[in-house]
Amino acid sequence: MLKYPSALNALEQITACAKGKKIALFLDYDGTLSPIVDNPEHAYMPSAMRTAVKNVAKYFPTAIISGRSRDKVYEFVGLTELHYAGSHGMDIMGPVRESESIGDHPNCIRSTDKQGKEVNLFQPAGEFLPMIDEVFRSLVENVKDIRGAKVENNKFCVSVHYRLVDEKSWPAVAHCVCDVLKDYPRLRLTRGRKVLEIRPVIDWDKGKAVEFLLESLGVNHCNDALPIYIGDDRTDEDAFKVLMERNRGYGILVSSVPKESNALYSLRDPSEVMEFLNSLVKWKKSA
Ligand SMILES: O=P(O)(O)OC[C@H]1O[C@H](O[C@H]2O[C@H](CO)[C@@H](O)[C@H](O)[C@H]2O)[C@H](O)[C@@H](O)[C@@H]1O
Repeated sequence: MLKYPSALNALEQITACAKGKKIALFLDYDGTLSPIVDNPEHAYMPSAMRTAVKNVAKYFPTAIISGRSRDKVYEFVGLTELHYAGSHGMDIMGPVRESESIGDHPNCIRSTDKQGKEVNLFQPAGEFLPMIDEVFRSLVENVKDIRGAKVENNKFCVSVHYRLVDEKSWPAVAHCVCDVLKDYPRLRLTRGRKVLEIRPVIDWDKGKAVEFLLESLGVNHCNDALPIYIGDDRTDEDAFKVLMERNRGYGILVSSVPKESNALYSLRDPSEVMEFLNSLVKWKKSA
């Protein structure tokens, strides 16, 4: 297992590399901006973190990329100045630019956000919506007798939580999920933090969402763009991998224990994430 240098200790290196470049920030939600809690409905973002994210977004384009539904993560974060991608990047609301090619992307439509501003709405798994709803209902029914199991509808994917399930019943949860999934070859199963996640088999993930958003922001092909992605979970590895393979920007893993990762740096927990965001603002103000 590997340990990655602290992004806080590497701040000087990161900001030296950021000089003259356009930083774009990508933030995961659960475990990154909000601490992991037993009840997913109670994963509130501390107000000091909200202030830190609001401040950082004044200086750098900032997007949240979460496994949650886009509406749910917006409800938790509540900042209109950010861009949001839900369902592990399968539901993106991004900015519209004057001269852009992104609007020609299949599955991308013009829409308006909650403030009535024109946006690009990209939902590459749109056709899976009825299937996901059906699977959500079957899963709720299948796990209803397992104490503590909870099914969450994340619009284009479904989460089955077992954090509150007695360890002896974890195999029963997995069995229920596999039993439903066997009838849906176009859906696949991934694992998160005490959660089984069901999602469409499409070539799309958080890494692709980062590229889409960089394109929407007009910086995907700029040599002077510096994407920074901060996340704590397996699905964030897709984004770290894209940054690593393209040798651009920084993936920062949030973890208090050494883990194998495609990230370059690490932060121990959401409070260190907040410190890092505040430091970026401080650096930008003094630059
Ligand atoms: O991509 P993310 O924003 O990190 O979302 C991934 C999953 O996060 C949530 O579950 C996790 O956080 C919960 C609240 O702290 C915790 O109870 C659960 O055990 C964790 O797995 C969310 O509820 C899931 O739907 C997301 O897929």
